[in-house]
Amino acid sequence: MRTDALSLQAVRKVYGSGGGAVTALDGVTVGIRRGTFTAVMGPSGSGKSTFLHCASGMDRPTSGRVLLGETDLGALKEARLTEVRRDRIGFVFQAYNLLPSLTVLQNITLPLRLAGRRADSAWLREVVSRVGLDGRLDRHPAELSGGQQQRVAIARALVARPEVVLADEPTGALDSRTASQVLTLLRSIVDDMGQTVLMVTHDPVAASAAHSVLFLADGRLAGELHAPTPEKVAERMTHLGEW
Ligand SMILES: Nc1ncnc2c1ncn2[C@@H]1O[C@H](COP(=O)(O)OP(=O)(O)OP(=O)(O)O)[C@@H](O)[C@H]1O
Repeated sequence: MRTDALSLQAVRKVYGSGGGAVTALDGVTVGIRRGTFTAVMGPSGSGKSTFLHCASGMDRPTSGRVLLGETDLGALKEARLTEVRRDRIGFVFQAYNLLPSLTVLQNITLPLRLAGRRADSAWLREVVSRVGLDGRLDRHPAELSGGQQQRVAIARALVARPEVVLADEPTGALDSRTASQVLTLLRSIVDDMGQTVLMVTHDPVAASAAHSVLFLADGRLAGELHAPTPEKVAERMTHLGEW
């Protein structure tokens, strides 16, 4: 049987307790198929960040299960969960999160070094070439443009051959032309390299780079759009209310 790269089963997340309790996710069930690019959208406060935090094991659901492949993240002790996240999930953030004192190459290979693993040189060359960083490996992040820094972050996310790449507003800090190049890159790592990418975004144009868009509203799944266009995404968002 084909398993999903990632699946959430009846995931609920409640912050706080008593009268101040906030239900950020209210029974979300979804499977992310391998080799797909999925965007998650929804109004402010709809639970997008909580969704990503639960999906990545950064946050534990109040109830329900999160499976990475066949691994139930909720069943793992903290240390093992940290290893699973490091070895099997790639992360891309809005703010790149590169270490300024390290070179591009050192930033890219950092997850492997933290895991005590050596880089597979053929794979490393492929990743570096795919993200367009050939010839820049000795530079430091401050010498690169925002788009180039995000390419380093994407290479770093790919270097350990993760089962899924989770991206949190990856183009939020970029101008529209650079954003479009980064989105094309994310799409190509799915279409050409078979990666699985799950991306939270506010931007209908960014969401339209994905194969499909999941919509969240009030902590619940409120629909899915296949082969999205910016117009169709914006229209759905307008129906969901303030964004
Ligand atoms: N650590 C926390 N403690 C208490 N409430 C929280 C916490 N994190 C999120 N929430 C609440 O949970 C709900 C969902 O928040 P979440 O950040 O997941 O939404 P979002 O869709 O990512 O929002 P935005 O688009 O504004 O970033 C909101 O009502 C938020 O105030």
